Order: sequence, then structure tokens, then C-alpha cells
Amino acid sequence: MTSQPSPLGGPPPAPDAHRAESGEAGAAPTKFPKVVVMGVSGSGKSTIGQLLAERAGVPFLDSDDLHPQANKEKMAAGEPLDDLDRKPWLELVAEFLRDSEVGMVAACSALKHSYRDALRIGDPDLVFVQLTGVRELITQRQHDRKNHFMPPALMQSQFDVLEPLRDDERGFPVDVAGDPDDVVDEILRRL
Ligand SMILES: Nc1ncnc2c1ncn2[C@@H]1O[C@H](COP(=O)(O)OP(=O)(O)OP(=O)(O)O)[C@@H](O)[C@H]1O
Ligand SMILES: O=C(O)[C@H](O)[C@@H](O)[C@H](O)[C@H](O)CO
Repeated sequence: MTSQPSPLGGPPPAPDAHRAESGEAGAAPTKFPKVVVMGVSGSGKSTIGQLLAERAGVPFLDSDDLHPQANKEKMAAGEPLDDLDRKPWLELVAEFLRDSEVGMVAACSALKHSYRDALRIGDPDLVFVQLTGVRELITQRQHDRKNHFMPPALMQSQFDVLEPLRDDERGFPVDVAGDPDDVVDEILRRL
């Protein structure tokens, strides 16, 4: 990972920024983990991921920025990505996760178990926050969003491909019906 401009955004690294909120006074600060905010298109990965990173004081990576141009063009043309399209992209995201010396938040669809396995190569302790919600709500939000390469016609394939988190995967689902600040409050409580 040398020639690519860094898509890592957010404030400077602050490894101790996330402190135990309910711990006793003087409790040791907890180190913020590497977190992947995952889910189908329109579930709010970019919105929630960015806000979570801001509130935790850690860098944010939007994995959409790492898609090869060919992937973006394929989606824009109404064709869903397949495993082969996603493989090099997931490897790149895993590299960013591996190379970060501090906790961070990445927004990445990570729809299948095998994709999450590929990301865990970057950090075996990754925590996945799966954004969930009623399909109509997510589809509506995705539809209402402007200026994005992902066409609403691909929503069906996103839900078809999604394999929800299994019990043996570190992480938890979070409902996205509420406003973004409330969703992030819940994530911070549960991390
Ligand atoms: N909790 C929320 N409440 C209201 N609107 C939301 C919420 N979360 C996201 N949105 C809106 O829904 C739309 C989709 O959100 P966003 O772009 O963050 O999703 P995404 O999962 O990153 O999508 P994609 O993977 O296609 O980039 C945006 O217009 C965003 O402002
Ligand atoms: O795995 C995938 O199919 C892709 O990552 C998509 O989820 C898009 O990147 C995203 O939704 C578009 O914004």
C-alpha cells in the first residue's frame, strides 16, 4: 500500500479517546477497537460510521473509496458485483485495517461470512456492527439519496447476498430506524 492516496479521514489518531463510559472513576481507559460498520447499500454505513469515528476520536475509512473504478462502473451500470470483483477490494480494506496502529472505524458492506473472513486477515479481533432495519425503510433511504453511483435497482441483490452475522462472529446488529446520533449512542454503549 504505497502509491494509493490515503482515504483515511477523521481526526488525528487518539488511541485512548474511547473511555469506559460506565466504569468507576479512575478505571483504566479502554482502547477503541477496529470496527467495521457493515450492511447493505443504504443501511447507513457511511453516515453512522463517520459519526461513530468522530465521537470516538478515531480515523474513519469509507471502503467505497477503495473500490476499483471498474467495480463502480459495473454497479453504476446496474450489475451487482460478484466474489471475484470484491476480492481485491476486500484485500485492500484488510490492508488498511492491518496497517492502522490505532483503533478505527471502516464502513464496508462485508455482506458474506467469507468477506468478513477476508477482512479479519487484517485484524482477527475486528468487531462488526451490522446495520439492520426494515427493508422498506432502507430501500427508501437509498432511493432518496442523490449523486451516488449505486442504483436502487441493485437493492434486491444486496439483500439476496447478505449473510447476517453469526453467533461465532465478534460483533452485533443495530437497528437503524432511529436518528444517527441515537444509533451511534447504542453502538458506543455496546462496544
Ligand atoms: N439513521 C438514519 N436516519 C435517517 N437517515 C439516515 C440514517 N442513516 C442514513 N441515513 C440516510 O440514508 C441514506 C443512505 O445512508 P448512507 O449513504 O450512509 O448508507 P450506506 O450504507 O453507506 O450506503 P452505500 O453502501 O450505498 O454507500 C443517506 O441519504 C443518509 O443520509
Ligand atoms: O459489496 C458491495 O456490493 C458493494 O460494496 C456495495 O455495497 C457498494 O459499495 C455500496 O453499497 C455502494 O455504495
